[in-house]
Amino acid sequence: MLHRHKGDSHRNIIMWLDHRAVSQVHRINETKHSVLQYVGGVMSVEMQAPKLLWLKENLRETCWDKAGHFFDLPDFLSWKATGVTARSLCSLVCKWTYSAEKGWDDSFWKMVGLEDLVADNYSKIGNQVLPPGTSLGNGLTPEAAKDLGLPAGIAVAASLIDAHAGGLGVIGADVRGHGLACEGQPVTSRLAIICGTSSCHMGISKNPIFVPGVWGPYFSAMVPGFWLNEGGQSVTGKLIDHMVQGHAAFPELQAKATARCQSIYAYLNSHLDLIKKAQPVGFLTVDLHVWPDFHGNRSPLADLTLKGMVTGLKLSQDLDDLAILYLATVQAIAFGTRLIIEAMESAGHSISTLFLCGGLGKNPLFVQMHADITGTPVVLSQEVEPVLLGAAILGARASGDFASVQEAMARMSKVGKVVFPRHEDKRYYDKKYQVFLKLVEHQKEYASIMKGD
Ligand SMILES: Nc1ncnc2c1ncn2[C@@H]1O[C@H](COP(=O)(O)OP(=O)(O)O)[C@@H](O)[C@H]1O
Ligand SMILES: O=C(CO)[C@H](O)[C@H](O)COP(=O)(O)O
Repeated sequence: MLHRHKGDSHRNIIMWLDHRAVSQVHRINETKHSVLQYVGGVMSVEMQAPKLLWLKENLRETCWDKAGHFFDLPDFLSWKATGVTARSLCSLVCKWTYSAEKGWDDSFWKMVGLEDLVADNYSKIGNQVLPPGTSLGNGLTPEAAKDLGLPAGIAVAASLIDAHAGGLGVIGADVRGHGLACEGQPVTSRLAIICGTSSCHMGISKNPIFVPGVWGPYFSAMVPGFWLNEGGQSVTGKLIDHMVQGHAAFPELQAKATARCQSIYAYLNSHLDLIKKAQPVGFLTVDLHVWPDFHGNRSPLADLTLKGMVTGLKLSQDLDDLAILYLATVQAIAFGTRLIIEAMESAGHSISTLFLCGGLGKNPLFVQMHADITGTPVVLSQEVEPVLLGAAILGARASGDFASVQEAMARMSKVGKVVFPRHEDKRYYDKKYQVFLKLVEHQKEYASIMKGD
């Protein structure tokens, strides 16, 4: 904790999931400034404005006054590659309150106490903004080219945030011949879910849609010409790792997975198949339920005070117990996705197909549970790392191989596997979803009892 306050210039990164700026984001949200409409009504503690305010309030001399630039990671990388400080429209719109149509809103920065950025004409956070896929400067500098082992001058594109690159990498694929409802429907019927340490739920629309608790609408921030709404869960892969690694049977799991040359998740999935006997695997959690917001709720409740919950614990600590807790955690994350989709649909989205990528896309149990619990088919990409494919699409546009990002998307994204929901299990998951919603209702009641006299 202490190092945060030292202002050591070599420790100049704040992680995306860092929640240090709680007091700052509360004050920002209390302003009720109109820019907040474009982040679902409530700004997340993970966004850049609260983090900047934290730096100003806590590291004024050592960091705030001295810093030349404050970058989002994708803009930092394009700057290091080309020497160009221009920012991507994606990062500024999605994380820094910039509007694709109106630019910066001076009144917001003044109201939250960051008026110095306005006085400086936003030079530290970006006053040249480019659409993703635009070719930057003269391409790779000789220095960067040497570091990367690539030719100098090779085109470098204005970037996308990682999750948005994943969305671009999957959402435009040609789905003909897979029996999917989205075939022949507009691309707006697709939801891209990028599931790694955290998860992001990217839905696009022709007209702006305001979804309470879901970020956006952001114009042209992912697919050019479309509005983006971005739902999210602050910990998903991280939560699964946390639950599994913290269990008493974890050393036994590790030893057994290593002996079989399997990942711990492949081992757990086959263990669940063994213990489920004749019933569907998901039914093993009939009396074990998890609320997954161990790091607050990003969407659609936008409540960073929420905590994780588990109900149905027993005294056993064996591998069966670990496997079932892991399953209940995976299911809880999928129920969280269902809640986000419901919020997006009640605001005007109409989603028929999920396109899933990221580290958790490699977990067949995670994918099947998303299909079963949302009742929606899940499309996986042919490409192992669709986030990198999204970056390659930008590169292909910047180098002039394609006339537009959309053309590159249609030509470069390919469907791999399609996983359909087991509709026969719907009744069971509907009941578990009812319990899921009760968990958060009860958690709020506990908090209110404890606050009372
Ligand atoms: N082969 C795998 N099988 C199951 N889960 C995996 C696998 N690989 C990664 N994961 C999960 O994906 C998460 C990391 O996803 P990744 O997309 O690499 O992270 P990040 O979002 O940080 O880029 C891990 O927390 C882990 O739970
Ligand atoms: O900005 C983001 C989403 O808009 C983050 O970059 C993304 O969520 C980070 O992903 P992870 O926590 O899975 O590494």
